Amino acid sequence: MRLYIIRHADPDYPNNTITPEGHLEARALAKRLSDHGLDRIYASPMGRALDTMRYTADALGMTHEVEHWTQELALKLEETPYGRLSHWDLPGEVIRSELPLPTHDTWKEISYYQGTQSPEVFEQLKLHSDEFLKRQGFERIGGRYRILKHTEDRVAVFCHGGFGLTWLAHLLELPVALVWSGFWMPPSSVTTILFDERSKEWAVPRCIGFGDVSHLYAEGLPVRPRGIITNFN
Ligand SMILES: O=C(O)[C@@H](CO)OP(=O)(O)O
Repeated sequence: MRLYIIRHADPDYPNNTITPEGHLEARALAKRLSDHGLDRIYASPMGRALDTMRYTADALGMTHEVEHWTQELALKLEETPYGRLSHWDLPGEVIRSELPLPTHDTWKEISYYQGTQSPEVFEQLKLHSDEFLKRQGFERIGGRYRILKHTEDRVAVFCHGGFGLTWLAHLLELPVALVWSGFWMPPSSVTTILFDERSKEWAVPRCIGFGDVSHLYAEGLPVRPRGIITNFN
């Protein structure tokens, strides 16, 4: 199975949709996804994800299912020296300021995350992910997935930047704080997870493409820096 984690196109947050530029991105994305086709389409219930997804569903003549657990995570740090931040926007220089670096388990000890909801939200996301992937034919047992049904299906999930990185950390069993500060998903980008099957019994999620925006380049569209707080230009 190939799982496509897709961040919505350029957002219009106040109006719960995407901008005119986002519509162009979503159209380009639909063209790209139509090349190989999709077997199932899922989306977050939020307008910016749904309005991005519709171009692809229409291009392929498919319906979609809403997965409520894939909506953007409500995780804000109210007071930091950097202002009010989403948990995934805490600077890498803070996350990496102490040695040893955070691990899969110790990231919760970073002072900014202590006493916040992020450990619990991450645990909930894991449960939802496991239930979703079991429906797709993969049952998580420890860090690997038992193959319940071999499939070459292509499955798209239209979702969000913060959610997408958090899910990626779970799928790859990486320290979530290092994934948050080490990656950024551009609007309309496609991150591809191959369920790597090296035996008949087990599969392991393997990222074979991160934040791909080749559809934007193909259409002469720029990568818009929405949702990144840094010297991106
Ligand atoms: O809430 C945010 O800060 C952004 C991600 O950086 O979310 P979304 O992907 O939904 O725009």
